[in-house]
Amino acid sequence: MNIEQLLPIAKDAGAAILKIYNNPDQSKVVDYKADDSPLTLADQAANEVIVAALRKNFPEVHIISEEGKDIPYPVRKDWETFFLVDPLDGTKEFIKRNGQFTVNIALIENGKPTMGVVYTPVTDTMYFGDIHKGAFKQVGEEAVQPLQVNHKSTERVAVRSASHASPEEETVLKKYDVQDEISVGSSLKFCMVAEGKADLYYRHGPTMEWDTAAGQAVALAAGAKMYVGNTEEKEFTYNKESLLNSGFLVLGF
Ligand SMILES: Nc1ncnc2c1ncn2[C@@H]1O[C@H](COP(=O)(O)O)[C@@H](OP(=O)(O)O)[C@H]1O
Ligand SMILES: [Mg+2]
Repeated sequence: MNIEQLLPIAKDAGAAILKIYNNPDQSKVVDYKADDSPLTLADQAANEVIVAALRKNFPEVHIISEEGKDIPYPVRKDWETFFLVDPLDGTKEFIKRNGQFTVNIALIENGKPTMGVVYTPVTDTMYFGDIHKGAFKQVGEEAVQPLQVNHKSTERVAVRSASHASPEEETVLKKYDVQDEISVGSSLKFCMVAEGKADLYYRHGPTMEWDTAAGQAVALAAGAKMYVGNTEEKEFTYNKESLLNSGFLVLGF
């Protein structure tokens, strides 16, 4: 499998989202949780595009997606290789219409994300990484840029959730000499560490496995590390019995 094969899939899913996001008939705009809301429709449309393309191109690889997550642990526990998909991450940002939502496709091998694509449809920005080849960014049809973490040792910048930051995070930020903070929605936080715009992403609150897998792959491929909790002890892994993640620490240094 080649990371480049995943890019058009994420782009097509992004196009399906944008078609709904930019539909001038936003009559259901206040009712975003209804079954026929733009949010639900965009989520489902993106999921259908991704799952159909993955099944066609990689019929032997299992898929766990936010939209199809009810696979019992006994069935999935021995999966060595599978795709982990969040078709639309950043629900709150989609509703706020600030563009900070992403399409996420990750490949997990033996509990570790080895490839990941994070695509932002509104800005047509593709972040992608393969831990064996490195991390890259492409804006529109511009040249592909390699990404590298910053390795900063003082006056660091942290990136935090725009909607789910917790006060418990402050102590860790102090410990790592964080002097500045950026607030952004969705898995874009991992990409900001990967491209060196932020040095650290510490999250105390819960996420789901599909929220973090693709972003983690991009960050790791750019040279970052990701740990469970707030210490640099245990690597962050996938296909846990509960797909609910604990807090985590991403370091670009
Ligand atoms: N209480 C909770 N339990 C599990 N996941 C949560 C959560 N609160 C937020 N999340 C996850 O955090 C993601 C948003 O992250 P962020 O705040 O960094 O943008 C959400 O993704 P979705 O937006 O795809 O639902 C959601 O899955
Ligand atoms: Mg999500």
